[in-house]
Amino acid sequence: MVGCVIVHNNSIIGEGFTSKYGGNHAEVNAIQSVKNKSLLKQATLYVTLEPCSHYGKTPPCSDLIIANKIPKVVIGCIDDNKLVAGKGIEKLINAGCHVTVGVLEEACKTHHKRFFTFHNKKRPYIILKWAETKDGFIAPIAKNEQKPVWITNEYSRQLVHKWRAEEQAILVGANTVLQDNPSLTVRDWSGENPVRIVIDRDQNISKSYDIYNSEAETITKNDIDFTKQRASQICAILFKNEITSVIIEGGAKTLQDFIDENLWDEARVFTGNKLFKQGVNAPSFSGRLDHEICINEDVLKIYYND
Ligand SMILES: NC(=O)C1=CN([C@@H]2O[C@H](COP(=O)(O)OP(=O)(O)OC[C@H]3O[C@@H](n4cnc5c(N)ncnc54)[C@H](OP(=O)(O)O)[C@@H]3O)[C@@H](O)[C@H]2O)C=CC1
Ligand SMILES: Nc1c(N[C@@H]2O[C@H](COP(=O)(O)O)[C@@H](O)[C@H]2O)[nH]c(=O)[nH]c1=O
Repeated sequence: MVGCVIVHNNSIIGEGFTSKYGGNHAEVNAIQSVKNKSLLKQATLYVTLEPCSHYGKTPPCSDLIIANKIPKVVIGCIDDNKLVAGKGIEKLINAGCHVTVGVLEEACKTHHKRFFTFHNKKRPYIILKWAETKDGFIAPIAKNEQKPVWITNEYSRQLVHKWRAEEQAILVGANTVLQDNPSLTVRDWSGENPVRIVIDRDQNISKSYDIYNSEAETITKNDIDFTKQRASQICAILFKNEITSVIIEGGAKTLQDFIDENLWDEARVFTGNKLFKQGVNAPSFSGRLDHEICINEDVLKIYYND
């Protein structure tokens, strides 16, 4: 979400962030939140992304800023969406507004990574996540029960629920549903459940599986036809359905498919303290290791595909 604050005499007089898809932009919410609108004429508006200049789902924010006679605008990063790409800034400058661009630029670009990926690459921002044993397996060969064999500890699992709450969708392959019967919800964290998506090519997952419980929305074959789709086609379908980010939680086949097609942005890989000796091999990939942290005895490594 874009964030916006409006400052007058070193006091914040308004703030806002982007509403849900199709709703108000951050600048609109920030301006609406100002009680004494006459102060806007001497205020500075700070915004993480360039104000829009076109009629999309809402009218142009640059026009609103101009109409409210806000004299100074500080912008984190330019919106490289072709429809905007500097035009919002140009409009503001032409109207006599003092504009500063590129303040905390890298932080703002990282903050908007989902938005930029969605618009520039025409696909969601893709986070791969899995947990592997010290000897490189994501599951043992044989499982007696239809539930996940936990490799990571409860703190790591809670962190995963936080991550789920940060993305619009969560995706798994059919075998993961059939073998683990996962819920894929954020029940150990406060936040919204992502939309659940399962690639169920043969349509053999019955509605009795937890993935179809009422705790969250699940995209089914009636919404999206996944027949014979590979990662690239799945991305195209997700883009068409306006899904801006997805966390892919396995299994190995599904993760490997996205890796092999180079369709991923981040990989979050846990290594737990267990040994399986044999089992389902963890995906093979290469990426830039950004950092690693210990969560008790689990090790979490974050990789970027850049
Ligand atoms: N430790 C961990 O982090 C995790 C472990 N697991 C474990 O992994 C195991 C399951 O992994 P795995 O067997 O690899 O299965 P997956 O869950 O990846 O499911 C694979 C199946 O999903 C369908 N599928 C996957 N990708 C695509 C695609 N791009 N297009 C169309 N269909 C696709 C295919 O179905 P079809 O062949 O019918 O066409 C494929 O056989 C389980 O034992 C589970 O416990 C699972 C998730 C995470
Ligand atoms: N085994 C394993 C994971 N497994 C993943 O979590 C899913 C279960 O989700 P839920 O039913 O919501 O708890 C499971 O199907 C698989 O995708 N995740 C981890 O962080 N650590 C682990 O050790």
